[in-house]
Amino acid sequence: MSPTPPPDLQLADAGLWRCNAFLAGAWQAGTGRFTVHAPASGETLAEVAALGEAEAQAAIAAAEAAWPAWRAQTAKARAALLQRWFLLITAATEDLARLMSAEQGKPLAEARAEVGYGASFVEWFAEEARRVHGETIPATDPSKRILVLKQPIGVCAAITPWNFPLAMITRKVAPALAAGCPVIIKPAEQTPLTALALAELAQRAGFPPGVLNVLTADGPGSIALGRVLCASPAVRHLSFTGSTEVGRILAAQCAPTVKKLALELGGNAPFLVFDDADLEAAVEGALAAKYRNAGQTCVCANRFYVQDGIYEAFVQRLAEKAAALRVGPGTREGVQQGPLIDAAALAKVESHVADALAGGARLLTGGRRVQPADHAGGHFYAPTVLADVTPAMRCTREETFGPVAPVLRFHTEAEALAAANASEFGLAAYVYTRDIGRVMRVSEGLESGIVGVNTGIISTAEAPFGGVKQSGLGREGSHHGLDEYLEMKYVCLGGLDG
Ligand SMILES: NC(=O)c1ccc[n+]([C@@H]2O[C@H](COP(=O)([O-])OP(=O)(O)OC[C@H]3O[C@@H](n4cnc5c(N)ncnc54)[C@H](O)[C@@H]3O)[C@@H](O)[C@H]2O)c1
Ligand SMILES: O=C[C@H](O)CS(=O)(=O)O
Repeated sequence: MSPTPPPDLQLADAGLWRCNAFLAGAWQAGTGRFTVHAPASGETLAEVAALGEAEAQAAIAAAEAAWPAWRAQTAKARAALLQRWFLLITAATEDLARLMSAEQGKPLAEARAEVGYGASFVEWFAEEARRVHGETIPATDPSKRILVLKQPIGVCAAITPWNFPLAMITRKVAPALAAGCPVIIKPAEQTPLTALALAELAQRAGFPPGVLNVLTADGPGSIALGRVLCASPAVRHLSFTGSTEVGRILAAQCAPTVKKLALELGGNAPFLVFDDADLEAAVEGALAAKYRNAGQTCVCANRFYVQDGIYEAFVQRLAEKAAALRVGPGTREGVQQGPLIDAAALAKVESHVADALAGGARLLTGGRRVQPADHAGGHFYAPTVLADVTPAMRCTREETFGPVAPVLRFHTEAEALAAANASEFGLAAYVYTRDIGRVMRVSEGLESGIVGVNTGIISTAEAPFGGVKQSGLGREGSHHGLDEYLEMKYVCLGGLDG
């Protein structure tokens, strides 16, 4: 048990240090504990409650019991609670950022930005809560009227990843609560502390018991909890963010109860740079799209395609900028790239670089582990740029999920588009060109759910976020994100002809 936060975490509000799970409005110790490690050192950060199937069933029962009163709340009342939660999250930015940086590794500046990004979904859906409108449709029978109602779908489960420990939770929970649904969250075993701090703030905001629940467990325990959530007919919606491999497993587990699914899965984003692009802007966009969170984001540029005329200038400039990024523990001020999440992630990155070099790629910078000065332990890897990369290399076919920029060369627009689309994934894509005709042709031709044009930063609560092909189903954010948690009911009013 970890009753008090580590002093070096410097939490201003020790009440945000929670290591028990949260269900039915109470903090529960569970049947055992699991260890959370700090990626920056590999050392133990906390011992957190490990819950089992019985607690998962209890959380489902609590959510079911809470649903009637929660759905009966007015939209304005739900919106007010979400707004209060938004304000509490925002006020706790520094503490939440410190928790996140400690358990996930990202630099404090990125962690603070994620708190703002994650809170923006709570703010956005506090506003959207009051705009769930039905329809009336002109009937062809004068004795009838057609009404369309939108109603909350019911108990929702959310299974979330470690790379954005706060935003991937609020991006699901805020619309579900806004729609009138109770939620059961199962955060990643690597990053439960941020999720539990969010639950503490939700309790302070005044959400009724059972409306928001957080189940924690280690890896094997997560699989068991997932099975219970997928198998329960009381759970009507499953929202999952994580790898495509696990998304397939969960979708199969949900099939027997025909759950509505929202799947935000893996990516392999292409980043296209044409000869007419603004070179400096393209390099800045590449840095943002590649090295944010040490390359551990689903929308990270995973492979770069640069046209002949600008190729060498681009790779040299990108390598110069990447080499200048400051690598170190996330809590050290000024650090721009933190560690990878664990040793397995580090090994995967190393294997992709080794495979590329063995295939003839040219290393321009990085390509090795690094140990920050005056710092022991951790899973640090240098920001890396590889030139002369070919489609045969693993780093172009698989999601590296690390700070490695493989750069391929292309001759024509058609060739670039074909290469970009040659993937089973289709989440994000990026294109740099100043030719408006090419912007439209390429944006329309790319097989992805999101296209960044002359920008490397695309994610915002107002826009629909999601992928095509094997990058997922559904959209999060925007008004569309609310529809995921609503059922449409057609009411046929007859006998109205007097
Ligand atoms: N599309 C998006 O918005 C998005 C966002 C973040 C991460 N991702 C993807 O997630 C992957 C990396 O994140 P990750 O390593 O946490 O993913 P992961 O799929 O290993 O785990 C995600 C979550 O699923 C749980 N989980 C794993 N196996 C499970 C099972 N069999 N049953 C029930 N739950 C299970 C984990 O405990 C965790 O909470 C990458 O592929 C990345 O692209 C996608
Ligand atoms: O990793 C996946 C996240 O969705 C990335 S973002 O913060 O939404 O861009």
